[in-house]
Amino acid sequence: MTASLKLISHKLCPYVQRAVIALKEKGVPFERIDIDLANKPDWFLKISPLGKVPVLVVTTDNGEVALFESNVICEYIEETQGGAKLHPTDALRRAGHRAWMEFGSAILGDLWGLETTTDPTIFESKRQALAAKFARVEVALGAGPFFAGNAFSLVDAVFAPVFRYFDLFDELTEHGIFRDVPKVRAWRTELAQRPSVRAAVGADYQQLLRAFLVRHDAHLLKLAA
Ligand SMILES: N[C@@H](CCC(=O)N[C@@H](CS)C(=O)NCC(=O)O)C(=O)O
Repeated sequence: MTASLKLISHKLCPYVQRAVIALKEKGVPFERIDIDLANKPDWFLKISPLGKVPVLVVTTDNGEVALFESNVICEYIEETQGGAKLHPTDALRRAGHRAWMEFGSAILGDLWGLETTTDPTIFESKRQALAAKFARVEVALGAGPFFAGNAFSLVDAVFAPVFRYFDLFDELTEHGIFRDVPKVRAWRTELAQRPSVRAAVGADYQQLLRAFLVRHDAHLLKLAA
């Protein structure tokens, strides 16, 4: 059965990017539809139970199914599409990869908590919590260049957008999250060069993200001063 894929997206969303990276790694054609999250269209609210992107709309001979939750979408892509394998074949290793995919989402949660904190003491404790999470990633990493050695996997697809988000965030706040984690730094550098990772955002990404952070998190600039 042939399926056509439509990814409902937002230009800055790191959860969307992991799905885009998985699709591009597999060379799967898909349509990307960006929406305005500040003004969600009715058709989107009907198919997204939490009102969040990404949603992958899969159209087959049997009709349309809307999948939500980025990691579930990545798993579906891995299970149904040809191209490079993005999970280990061994069940135990695969379960480990899924756990680190969840960890990547937890890091994003901490990052956003940090952004919305105006109190310097809370900011510092959240900064430390994030640094501690990356210290755990450091221990989990092998010799590289990817999470699982030479094979790019869904864990890489999840972490690449996390790192990308830090590019500008670091630049704005200089909170030194990556100072003591050399393997994480090397991984971050490697992922940034990956064609699928580069292609997951538009040319206006940096500019849009900068405008977003300055608009929503102007206090960070003061905290970092
Ligand atoms: N657990 C979800 C998180 C997705 C998520 O938080 N998306 C954000 C954009 S990056 C969103 O759609 N926010 C809109 C809202 O919450 O109203 C996933 O992994 O897909």
